[in-house]
Amino acid sequence: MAKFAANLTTLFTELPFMERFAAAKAAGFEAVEFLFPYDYAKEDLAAQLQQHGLTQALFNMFPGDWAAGERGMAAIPGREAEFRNNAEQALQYAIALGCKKVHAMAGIVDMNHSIDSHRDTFINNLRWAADLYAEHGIEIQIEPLNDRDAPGYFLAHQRDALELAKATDRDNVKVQFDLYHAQIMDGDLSKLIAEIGSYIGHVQIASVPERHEPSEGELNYPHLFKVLDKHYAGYIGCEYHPRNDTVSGLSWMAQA
Ligand SMILES: O=C(O)C(=O)[C@@H](O)CO
Ligand SMILES: [Mg+2]
Repeated sequence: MAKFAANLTTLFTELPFMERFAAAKAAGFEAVEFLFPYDYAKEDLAAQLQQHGLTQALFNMFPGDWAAGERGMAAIPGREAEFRNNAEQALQYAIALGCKKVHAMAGIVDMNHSIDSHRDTFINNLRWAADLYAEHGIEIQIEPLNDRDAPGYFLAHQRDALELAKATDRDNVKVQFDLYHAQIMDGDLSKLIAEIGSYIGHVQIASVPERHEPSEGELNYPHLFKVLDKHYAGYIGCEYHPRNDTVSGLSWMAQA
């Protein structure tokens, strides 16, 4: 049975960020996720979760200068110290929020370094962070992003993420399987979900190609939820941009 988390970065944007927790609860969500919490004190975020009885399903490590196009640095050679600082900062937030999944963004390929050295950097950084996070029972997620939305991103394909997660040799490094990106880059989603199987650590959804509610576009979500049910029991993050207002767009959930 699918259970959904509201992505507070993309849903309820009609409201100021701190008011989105209450709105998510009122709309029937038991869990939330968001991209980056670092503009807010972790104590204030924890208070929102507690006040509204919500679970924090996931958030991301600090990605570097987002406005300048940065998308993390976990795979970028030469930025290991920065990665470690960001991993330690995210861990403090995860502990405060009781959150068991943190996404480590790989980054945009640096053309001054080989692909092999990016791969080695990614694996070494993930091993270091996974060992630190394991003491707290927290998983690290790696997420392939499609190359239309994130040109040059180091990780674009689900099978590459699976291979990298296995190469870390750490049980708490998992694949964040976002069906929107996976459909654009890989397709054949029913078979792909079965292939990634127990390495799926988190799931996100949206329509393709518009990234709106999962009730339109080229994916058959009622079927995909049944497939996911066989391989994944965690929250499914609703990481889409509502076509109109968030609440009226949630009618798809009744059929999920
Ligand atoms: O863009 C997405 O998809 C995400 O899940 C963000 O966390 C950025 O990686
Ligand atoms: Mg995603």
